[in-house]
Amino acid sequence: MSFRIQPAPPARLNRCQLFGPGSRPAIFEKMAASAADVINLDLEDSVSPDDKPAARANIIEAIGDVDWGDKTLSVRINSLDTPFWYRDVVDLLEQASERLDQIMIPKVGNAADLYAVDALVTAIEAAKGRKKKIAFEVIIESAAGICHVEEIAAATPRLQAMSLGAADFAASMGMATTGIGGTQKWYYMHHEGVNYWSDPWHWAQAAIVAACRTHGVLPVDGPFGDFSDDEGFRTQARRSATLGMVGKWAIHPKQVALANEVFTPSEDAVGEAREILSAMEEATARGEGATVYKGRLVDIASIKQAEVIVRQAEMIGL
Ligand SMILES: CC(=O)SCCNC(=O)CCNC(=O)[C@H](O)C(C)(C)COP(=O)(O)OP(=O)(O)OC[C@H]1O[C@@H](n2cnc3c(N)ncnc32)[C@H](O)[C@@H]1OP(=O)(O)O
Ligand SMILES: O=CC(=O)O
Ligand SMILES: [Mg+2]
Repeated sequence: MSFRIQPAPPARLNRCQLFGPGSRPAIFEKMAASAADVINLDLEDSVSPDDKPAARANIIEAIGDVDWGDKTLSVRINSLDTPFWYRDVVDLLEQASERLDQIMIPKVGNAADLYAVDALVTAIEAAKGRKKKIAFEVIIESAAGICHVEEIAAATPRLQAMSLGAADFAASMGMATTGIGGTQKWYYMHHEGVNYWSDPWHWAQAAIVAACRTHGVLPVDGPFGDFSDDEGFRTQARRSATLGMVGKWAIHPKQVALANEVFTPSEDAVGEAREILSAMEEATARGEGATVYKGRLVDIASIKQAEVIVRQAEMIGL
């Protein structure tokens, strides 16, 4: 490893981020009562342009009035190519209560986008004497975003999480699909009469995970649009978890339990990780750096692998 130690990401749960339009305040209490770790109240693409002012007012009121428990409370603002974003930031930071934890910046294309939002947020926090420093999360959902993913991950200490936004990403890349995440009908190889489906999101996810892990940011998988396909959601989420992502969005309440299921390590996985740590403790006491656990090699790297699972289990309280 480089002499620079890989920074730890924020020590908080981010298994599921539940989204809801800011123009639909009737669902806010339901969102608050859900089992999602993060709530994303939306001012962006689920809100029509005419509804933006009302959605802002709804969200500002609800941030103070609804009991959000211990959830991370985030608001998705509009992107920097719109006339809406500065008003989102100004109204939220001037008027919302200190319960607001985070703002999500969509369609980021480079580090300068975050510099601009950081400058505005910093000035308003100082002017209004806000005590809590607002955290940022971003969506990588454009060709520019994925090209500049590493500088974006490094852009500001406010940044806590980064999601892949499959819908806008597909559009920006010119991908021939209207599906939001998951298996794509035409993305397969053919060999001797059999089709083998591949995963068009994989490379972008891997780039996001690497950028996030380098800079201590939580990597998150974004939306899975077909909310009637539970197994499709699970499969996509399992792949993301295996790649190093910590959670996934829910765009319908029924997806919350699915995300929590996948991103909560199973009893078996936690048990095995703890056994590996014990086996390595015994090996270390014998002066050995490697040993055999259930017929396979475990060594010092296995300690770090097992610790990923045990740390997650401890955060959840398993
Ligand atoms: C590509 C992107 O940018 S994704 C992120 C932006 N998109 C969003 O935020 C969309 C979020 N989701 C939604 O708006 C809605 O879930 C929709 C439009 C997809 C479906 O809404 P509905 O047709 O009302 O769904 P449905 O009838 O199945 O709802 C079932 C129940 O869940 C509630 N509900 C629906 N959506 C949500 C939600 N996001 N959070 C909490 N509760 C919800 C409904 O009010 C209903 O409650 P009830 O049983 O008490 O009446
Ligand atoms: O904002 C999310 C997306 O998939 O686009
Ligand atoms: Mg989007």
